Amino acid sequence: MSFKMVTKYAHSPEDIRHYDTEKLREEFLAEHLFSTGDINLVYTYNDRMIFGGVTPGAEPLEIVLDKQLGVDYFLQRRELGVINIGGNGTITIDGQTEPMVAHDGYYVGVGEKHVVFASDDPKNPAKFYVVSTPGTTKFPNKKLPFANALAKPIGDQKHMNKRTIYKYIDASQMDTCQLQMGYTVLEPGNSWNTMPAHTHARRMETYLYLEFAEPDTRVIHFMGQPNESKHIFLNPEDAVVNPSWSIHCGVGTTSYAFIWAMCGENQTYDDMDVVEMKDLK
Ligand SMILES: O=C[C@H](O)[C@@H](O)CC(=O)C(=O)O
Ligand SMILES: [Zn+2]
Repeated sequence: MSFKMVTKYAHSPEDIRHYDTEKLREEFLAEHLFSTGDINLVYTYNDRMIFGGVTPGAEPLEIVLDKQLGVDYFLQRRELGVINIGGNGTITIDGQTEPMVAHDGYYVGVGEKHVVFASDDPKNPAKFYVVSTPGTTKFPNKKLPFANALAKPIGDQKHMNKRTIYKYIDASQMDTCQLQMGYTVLEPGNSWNTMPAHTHARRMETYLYLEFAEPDTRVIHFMGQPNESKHIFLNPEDAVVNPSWSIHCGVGTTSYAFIWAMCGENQTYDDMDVVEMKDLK
């Protein structure tokens, strides 16, 4: 078992103007999050979101972060969102075990001392994408099955962006301190997400891209200020940090899906500043 948590710092928009490809990737891209038996996390200073992969093999895994956060246990002053992107598994919260099949999600409220992740079959491990944001109010834990997610169809074939936004953690459905989280799936033959692009200076966001195949397909993620955009070529299950001032959108050489998670000043999903096409550079 290996445990990793890397730090990614916060930047001003002026900084990234000068980044070359390698530097941009180092600062904003998170790769190899899901390796069997391991916990691979990223701590971003953008709103102090922690995100990453927990992939249990034969042994269950628990995120133990206390010294790093200066607290008694990981969720003492944090909440946690989880979506399983792998095989069947379980989540055990304070001794209570719940099944987590593919695409099942879970919200774990502030104050839970022990959250244990396990795979049913180590040869087809569960892959838990986890996102944790700061909070001090305890809201109820909640299983978030894919079938219960609020499905919002959006886009159209003409613009090659027909997709469904599945909101797992949304303020209209449940209370959280800060976290919002969901899963967006593009229809076959569609390639663009979040286009027209937007920013939301009130919230940062992370994207984990998945469900496209190696080696012959790629998703390209766009970030940066609208008039100073940069792009990052991604492998499946790579994640990108998007500061609040940054656009976040992508295009694929095939259809794909992604998990988005947001944290910041408000939880108003539609509070976006849409960028007009003519302003993108
Ligand atoms: O602020 C909202 C987030 O960027 C995502 O929900 C966008 C998204 O899933 C999409 O357009 O496909
Ligand atoms: Zn957004």
